[in-house]
Amino acid sequence: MFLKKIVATKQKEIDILKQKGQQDHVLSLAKNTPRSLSAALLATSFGIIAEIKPASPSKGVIQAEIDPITIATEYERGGAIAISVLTDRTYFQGSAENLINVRASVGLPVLRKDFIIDAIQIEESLQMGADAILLIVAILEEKQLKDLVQHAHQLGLEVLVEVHDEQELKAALSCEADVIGINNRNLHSFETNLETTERLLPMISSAQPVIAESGIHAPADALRMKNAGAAGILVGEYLMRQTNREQAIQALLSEV
Ligand SMILES: O=C(O)c1ccccc1NCC(=O)[C@H](O)[C@H](O)COP(=O)(O)O
Repeated sequence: MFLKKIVATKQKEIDILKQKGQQDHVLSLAKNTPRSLSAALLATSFGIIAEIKPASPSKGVIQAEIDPITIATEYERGGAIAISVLTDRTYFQGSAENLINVRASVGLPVLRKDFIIDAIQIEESLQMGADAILLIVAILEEKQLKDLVQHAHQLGLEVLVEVHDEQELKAALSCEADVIGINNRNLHSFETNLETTERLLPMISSAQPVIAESGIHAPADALRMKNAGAAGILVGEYLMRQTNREQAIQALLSEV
């Protein structure tokens, strides 16, 4: 239900983007030198993608009045291999400005975390300076997923394809995902369960790195995801709530 509401909001945002005719000038934009999320994951035994997530539908406000540059710098110093930035304003209190500022302040790959259902949002991601985008299988048709992955690749962006069950995993494995993300959160009920990663990961034998997303709240959870075979984890709320984020990342890494 909530997911449908988010998608309806995105459709309105897309209509506005299309009215502005953004596509016309995207090709003339100078692109950042890309930073590869998949290569960063493959280069380490276990990587943390640290998320800038001011609020969420399930938890409400997590951190009001954030300074995204300070947070991203703390994440980088702690040893994160990439930064995920929520750009949705309505439900997560994120923004495109957060991503632009973070990308300019750290040397890590930056993932745009939003609800992408149209090619114009991928062009918008490129304009923001993102290195990678998220595609959520739950809100896409199979053909749409493949087309969006292809479009992202044509623009030099990597794609994290997110799944929550066996059916979605099948779709993810049939597109050219750069990274597969198993979301432990059910996006309909908001319930998180780390068993989701433990159940789905053994079904993946492809070469892409697989990460576990959501519901990681302690070093023991990070270890559990590593033991399940994950190449890394994506952590939002837990890190956002820490007073010392640098140490919190080091603590998560110290257990794996
Ligand atoms: O976080 C939510 O409440 C949410 C609700 C509806 C759709 C997506 C949602 N979150 C996106 C994510 O999956 C997380 O931001 C990400 O995986 C980090 O999760 P966490 O570490 O549990 O904050």
